[in-house]
Amino acid sequence: MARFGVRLAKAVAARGPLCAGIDPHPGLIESWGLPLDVSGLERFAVGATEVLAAETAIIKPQSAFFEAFGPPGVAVLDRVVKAAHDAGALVLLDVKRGDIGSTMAAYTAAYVAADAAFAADAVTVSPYLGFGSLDPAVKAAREAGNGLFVLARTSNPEAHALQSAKLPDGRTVAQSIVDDAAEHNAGAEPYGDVGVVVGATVAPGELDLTRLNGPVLAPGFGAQGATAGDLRALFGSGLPGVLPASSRDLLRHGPDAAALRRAVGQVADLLAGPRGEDQ
Ligand SMILES: O=c1ccn([C@@H]2O[C@H](COP(=O)(O)O)[C@@H](O)[C@H]2O)c(=O)[nH]1
Repeated sequence: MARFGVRLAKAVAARGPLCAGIDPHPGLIESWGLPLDVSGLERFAVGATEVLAAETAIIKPQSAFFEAFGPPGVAVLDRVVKAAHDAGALVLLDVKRGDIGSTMAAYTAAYVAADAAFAADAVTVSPYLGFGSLDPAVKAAREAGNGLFVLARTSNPEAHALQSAKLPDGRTVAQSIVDDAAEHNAGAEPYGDVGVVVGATVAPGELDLTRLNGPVLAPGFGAQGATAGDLRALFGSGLPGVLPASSRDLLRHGPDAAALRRAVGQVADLLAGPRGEDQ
């Protein structure tokens, strides 16, 4: 199988950069007229995936909302991964795992190794036990043709104090994470397999991404207030390698499949910019 970075670039070239989040919030399940139980979860999550995964390059199921339903909810997550692949999308599982290296090896077996229990193409990981603690996942993902997205500067307002704190060498914590990710991506074409997460809500100028040579997941677009203009101000007009992610702001248009498809089209138009001149 081709490397994740290669597969992602191909998928984005074909379907655009939008990453559709599958976040079965209880309020959304109910707003779709579904019962707040595992059957409602399944109809919501698989239904949304079948529509959104046919329109977008990459789908991001949020594991927490499935875990909240216990083991049967996790089984639904597995079915969402399969439904997304059947519809032709890549799957970025948002699990935000991170632990000491030896435990990371077990997470690796769960999510990114070649025969992983969940057949995702990439997962989100947390570097806050030290970037080096992620080494088993980086190695296994590379061997399996999968990818990682490392939390660098997250979209939530509480993140600033910790992630923008300065290290003794003058860089911010978030910048050091971007730089560590960049080392794994050096020389890869079109880009490497170790992406970072940088919230669309982050102020421009906080991070230098020029050497990253990897994809950037940018959540916070839509429901958290970031606009397409914010994304362009933060990442540059062509949004190279950037995957703007939206969950609630897309899902609220369901359960009507046509309305969901229209919402994806409207977001794609916004991301393309006026007359698409900055693509
Ligand atoms: O910095 C981060 C990292 C991850 N997320 C996740 O993205 C979605 C956002 O959902 P919206 O409904 O589009 O706000 C959610 O799953 C978060 O856990 C993030 O928001 N910020």
